[in-house]
Amino acid sequence: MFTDADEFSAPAALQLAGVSKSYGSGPAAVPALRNVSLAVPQGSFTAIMGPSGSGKSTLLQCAAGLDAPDQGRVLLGETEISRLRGKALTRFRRDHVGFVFQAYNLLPQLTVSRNVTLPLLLAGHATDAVWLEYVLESVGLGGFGERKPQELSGGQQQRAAIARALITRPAAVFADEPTGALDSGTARQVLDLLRHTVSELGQTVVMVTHDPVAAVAADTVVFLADGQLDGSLSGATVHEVTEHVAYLGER
Ligand SMILES: Nc1ncnc2c1ncn2[C@@H]1O[C@H](COP(=O)(O)OP(=O)(O)OP(=O)(O)O)[C@@H](O)[C@H]1O
Repeated sequence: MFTDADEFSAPAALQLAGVSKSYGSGPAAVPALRNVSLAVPQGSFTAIMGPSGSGKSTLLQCAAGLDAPDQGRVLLGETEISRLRGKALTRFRRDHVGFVFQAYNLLPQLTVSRNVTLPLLLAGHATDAVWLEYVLESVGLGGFGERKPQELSGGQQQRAAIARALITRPAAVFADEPTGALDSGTARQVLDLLRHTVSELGQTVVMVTHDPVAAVAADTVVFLADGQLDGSLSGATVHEVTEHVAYLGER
């Protein structure tokens, strides 16, 4: 499933080949990613875990085209996003990448429907009312479209954020600690929803998390230590993931 191959092979929703990224320059440069290669199959749910500072957010940012690698290539769908710059990159991200953040990032003055369809509006695309209704139903917010975010619970706000990420039918949804601000019951519902988007909508989801309980909701957990991949587990238990995390960087 995950490959060190330098060449891209189909069908993968996301491929990284030899991606390296440092912050700063010269002797003060901090290497955040070192020669990371992985392939994420279409319609799969992948969790990325690792200690604080291991490069998880940098990996997500490079994979989503929010940051550019210093070396290596990133392919999202059939587009090599690591070659895109400026407006072309912004347009690609807007049309083909979904984001879910820990802090929801909904606009308080807009209704749920308006928040969810904002990416379409910004891209100048018409809203397909049937698809909007389907997405809202899928995330459990059918009938909530006219509410404002502050009239929703935290879990419902995160559901709205997930609906917003899905509305453009993106090549992949990237979620950075999406359950970090939620209690365990609500977190469970959001994880089940992400799972549902993969199994029912065929969406590809890549999620950064610190939480082994959240990680095992994914098909595969990819581990990072000190900017390098350090193994992966598929279909693992919470115990197995916790054990793997405990020995990261020591194998
Ligand atoms: N903007 C930046 N400027 C300088 N160094 C940075 C910057 N962003 C990240 N780093 C460094 O790069 C390394 C990887 O950071 P990154 O945020 O990707 O790790 P992380 O695994 O997501 O950490 P956390 O779990 O704490 O969020 C760390 O050493 C960090 O200090």
